[in-house]
Amino acid sequence: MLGSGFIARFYADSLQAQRAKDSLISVYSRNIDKAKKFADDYHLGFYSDDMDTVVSRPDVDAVVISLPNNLHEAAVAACARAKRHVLCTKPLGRNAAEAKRMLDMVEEAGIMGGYLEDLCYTPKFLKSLKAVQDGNIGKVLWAKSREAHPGPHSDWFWDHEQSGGGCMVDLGCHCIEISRGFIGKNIRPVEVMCWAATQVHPIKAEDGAIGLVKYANGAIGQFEVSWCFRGGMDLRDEVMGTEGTIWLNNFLRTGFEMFSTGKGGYVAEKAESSSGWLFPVGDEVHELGYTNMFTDMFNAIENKTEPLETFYDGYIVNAIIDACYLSAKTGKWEPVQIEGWRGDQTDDYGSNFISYDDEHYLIKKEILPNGDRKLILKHKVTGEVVALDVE
Ligand SMILES: NC(=O)C1=CN([C@@H]2O[C@H](COP(=O)(O)OP(=O)(O)OC[C@H]3O[C@@H](n4cnc5c(N)ncnc54)[C@H](OP(=O)(O)O)[C@@H]3O)[C@@H](O)[C@H]2O)C=CC1
Ligand SMILES: O=C1CO[C@H](CO)[C@@H](O)[C@@H]1O
Repeated sequence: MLGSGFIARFYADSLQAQRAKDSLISVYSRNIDKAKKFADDYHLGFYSDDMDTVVSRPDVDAVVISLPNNLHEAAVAACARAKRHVLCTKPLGRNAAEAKRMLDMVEEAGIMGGYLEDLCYTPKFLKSLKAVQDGNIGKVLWAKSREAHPGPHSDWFWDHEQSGGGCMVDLGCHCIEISRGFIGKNIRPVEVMCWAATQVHPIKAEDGAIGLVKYANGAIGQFEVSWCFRGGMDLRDEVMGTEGTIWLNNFLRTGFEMFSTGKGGYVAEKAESSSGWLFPVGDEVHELGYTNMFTDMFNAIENKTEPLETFYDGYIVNAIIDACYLSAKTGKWEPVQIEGWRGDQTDDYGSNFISYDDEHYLIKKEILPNGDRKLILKHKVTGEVVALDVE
């Protein structure tokens, strides 16, 4: 484990949960006392304030990067030198150029680069994704993802140089990959339109943003992110397909409510209060996707397959975010610049129109309050729209 802060502890809780098969064995932290404390808390045999020493130990098979965004690249380089599989937290890079260098490094070193995008592993996301892939909601037309909370927990997030940006790179990376998953990762993200602003905090970066990502098949991904939202951590997704709809609420108000006068402590990530009516989360580590995520990552290493989320995915997400920053500045749709796109090459995904018969398209089936039924049809040649009463 590289890093001993907030996410390192979530990851460690997940890796050591219940009767875990994989062992966390050592930790690097720049402050030796924190390294020791982490090693003591998780019963690790080794700790150090030297990153290379930890990465290159002979008993290390894979390295988990839990360091601030500006340190991901150097940490990946250390893993590539030592030829250790590497699992890196989100966002992969501060920008696409950094992410691409990391992708190249792991591929040249012949090691696995797993992208730790936990919100694409939540139980609700995985079940919804399967439903979408099984055709339950038809073709996905629109996928929206929202993450909003009162702001990050550490100083470096608020410093543009270390973080690479504000809530768009920090939270938007999750939302973009969630929408991309529902729309289909083989479908090329083409262009983006984005609004971003610094609404509340005295920082150089944005603390609120909304973006649209247009895909080659006509689907639209939408993200809403904020570091200004009061009342906890709001993680919600909506998927609209030609044959159905999915609404997901991953975190706040999901059916577990508790009242307290405030004698206790931690309630849930980013909860702003420990008194009054509270919204705890059952198994936070699992609900946030960490458990499924590490299972997939280590299965992939063992079986020499690809995990669901790879460094390539991290790079695509960074490329979309770069275009969003540009669009927020120019106020225009901006193209997503991708070097070495690996998905579908076509822009021709056919029409969504449904034929009623040889001459007509079906626009709508309707049942009226009195029980009458009718069809609204459009003539394929003349364009005339007509209503047809049916039994
Ligand atoms: N859902 C998710 O997937 C989440 C992912 N993250 C990601 O995890 C990464 C780390 O975030 P988080 O754990 O929240 O941050 P923290 O600030 O809690 O922890 C950061 C860790 O990095 C160390 N560190 C900070 N600066 C340096 C430096 N200059 N050199 C060496 N080590 C340093 C810290 O050491 P020290 O304690 O001495 O400061 C600490 O061990 C980020 O990329 C973030 O985006 C974060 C939260 C959730
Ligand atoms: O989802 C998340 C919760 O908040 C953290 C701090 O802003 C993020 O880094 C993390 O990815």
